[in-house]
Amino acid sequence: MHEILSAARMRAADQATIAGGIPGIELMEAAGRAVAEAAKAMAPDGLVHVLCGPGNNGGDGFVAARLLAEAGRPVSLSLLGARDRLRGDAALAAARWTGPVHPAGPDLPAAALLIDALFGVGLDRPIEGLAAEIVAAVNAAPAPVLAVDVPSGLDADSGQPTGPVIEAEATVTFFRKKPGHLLEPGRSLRGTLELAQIGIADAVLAETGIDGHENVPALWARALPRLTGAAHKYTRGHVAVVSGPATRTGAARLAAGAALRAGAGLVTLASPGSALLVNAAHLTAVMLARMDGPGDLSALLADPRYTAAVLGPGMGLGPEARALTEAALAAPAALVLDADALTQFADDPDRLFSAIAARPAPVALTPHAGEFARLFPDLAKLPLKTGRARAAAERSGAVLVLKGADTVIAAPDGRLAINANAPPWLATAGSGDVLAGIAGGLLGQGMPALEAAAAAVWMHGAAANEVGPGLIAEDLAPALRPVLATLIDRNGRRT
Ligand SMILES: NC(=O)C1=CN([C@@H]2O[C@H](COP(=O)(O)OP(=O)(O)OC[C@H]3O[C@@H](n4cnc5c(N)ncnc54)[C@H](O)[C@@H]3O)[C@@H](O)[C@H]2O)[C@H](O)CC1
Ligand SMILES: [K+]
Repeated sequence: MHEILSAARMRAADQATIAGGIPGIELMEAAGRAVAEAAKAMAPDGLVHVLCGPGNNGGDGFVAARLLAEAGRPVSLSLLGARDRLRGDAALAAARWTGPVHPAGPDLPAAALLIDALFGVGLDRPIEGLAAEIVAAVNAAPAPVLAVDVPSGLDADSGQPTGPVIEAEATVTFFRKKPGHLLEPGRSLRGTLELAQIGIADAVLAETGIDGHENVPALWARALPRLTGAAHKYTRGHVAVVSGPATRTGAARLAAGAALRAGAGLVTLASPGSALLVNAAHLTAVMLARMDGPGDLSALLADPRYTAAVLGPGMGLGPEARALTEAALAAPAALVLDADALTQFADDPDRLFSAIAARPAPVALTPHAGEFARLFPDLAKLPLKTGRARAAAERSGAVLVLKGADTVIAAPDGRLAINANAPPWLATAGSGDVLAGIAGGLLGQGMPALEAAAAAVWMHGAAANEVGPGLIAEDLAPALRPVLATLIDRNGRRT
C-alpha cells in the first residue's frame, strides 16, 4: 500500500482496470462513496456543498452528492461548465444526481462542509478565470474543505501548485498516493489524507510500474540490525566521525552522538589536535582519536573494524578539508558525506563520482537543496524533486538523500522513497548533522545503503515528533530511544 503512483500511472491503473472488465462508473461510484463517508465524518450534519468540475473528478463529486442526499443530508451542488458538456462516466454520474445543478460561481452557500471536486489528476494548466474566483472563494469560506483526489490546482506529480490552489482540511485519494500528496507544499495543502480502495486490484501495479514508495518502516524494518543476545560492541560496528577545527566541533559531536544512539557499537571522533581538548571536554561514550591530516585519517580508517565514517559536519572547505574527504573516499568503510564534504567538490563533482565508483563500500550523500545545486547544477533544474534525486543517485552511484521538509531518498538502481513525517521544527541548526550521524550509525551496523538512509530519515522525523516545538538539535539523539522502541523490542527483535 506504500507504493506511489504518478498521475499517468494512476490513469493507466484506471484504464487497465476498466479494460479488465470493471466499468469506470463502478470505480467512480466507489470513489464517490469514500468521499461521502469522509464528508459525514468531517461534518456530521449541516449543508454539504459540492463543487463539481467538468471531468471525472467532478463525476466523483456527483456520486458523493447523491449518496449524501440519499443518506438524508442537505446537499447542494454546482457545476463548472455546461451539463451537456460532461462526457463518459462523469455524465453518467451526473445523470443520477436528481437535485438542482447550480452554475458554478464564487457565491458559495453557508455550508458545514465544501467538497472540492473541481479538478483532480486531469489538471493540465493553471486554474484561471471563473475557476480561479471559485478557488479563492472556497479558500476564503469559513467551512472546512474536503478535496477529491487532490486539492484542485495542485500538480499531483510535483506537489507544486500550478496557479490558484485549494487549501483543504482533508483529502480522499484512490488506490495509491501520488507524489504530490507527500511533497511540499502539496503535503500541507491536502490536509489529512485518506487513501481509499475503489476496486482497482494491486496486481495492476505489475503492469503500470510504480514511481517509488512512501518512506515508512515497512520499507526497511527487515533490514534493521538484529540486536540478538550474542551482540557485543564489536559486532555492532565502529563509526568514525571527522571533527572540524576548534571553533567548529559541535556539528561533528552531534553526528557522533547520533551514530551511537542509532546503535553503533563504538563511535570515535577523529579530531584535529587543536580541537582535542574542546572535544574531550564534551565526550563520554564517544571515543576520541587525534587526527592531524589526511595521513592520520587514512591510518585510522585502514583498520577494517571501522565500518562507517561520517564527514562534512563542521568540516569547513579548503584543500586540507578536501584532502580529508579524499582520504575517507579511499578507505574501505561505508561513508556518509554531508554539508561541507559535498560543497568541497562543487568545482569538480566528477572527481567525487569517480571516487565513489571505485570503492567497494556504499556512500550516502545527504545534500540540502543548495548543496545539491552545487554538485548537480543541471539536475537541480529538473521539474520534479523525485526526478532530481533519482537522476543524481544514478549519476553519482551513491544513495542520494535530498533533504527538505519532504526528503526524497533515491538509490542508483532507481528505487526511491519520499519521507512525509518531518515536522517543521526540524528546520533548526544542527538537525542535518544528527541525520548524518544516524545514517552513519545504521550503515556502520551493516544495513544496506538505501534502507539505512531511508530509516535514518524516518527516525529523524519521528524523533523530532517525539520532541515537539522548541526542538534543538541536541534533543534529537535522546529522542531516538522511544522511536527505536517502536521498531525493535526489548529482546532485540524487530517489531
Ligand atoms: N476512470 C477513471 O479515470 C477514474 C477517475 N477518477 C477521478 O477522475 C479524476 C480524473 O478525471 P479527468 O476527467 O481525467 O480530469 P479532471 O476531472 O481532473 O479534470 C477535468 C478536466 O478539466 C480540464 N482541465 C484541466 N485543467 C484545467 C484548468 N486549469 N482549467 C479548466 N479546465 C481544466 C481537463 O480537460 C480535464 O480533463 C481523478 O482525479 C479522480 O478524481 C475516479 O476517482 C476513479 C476512476
Ligand atoms: K479536487
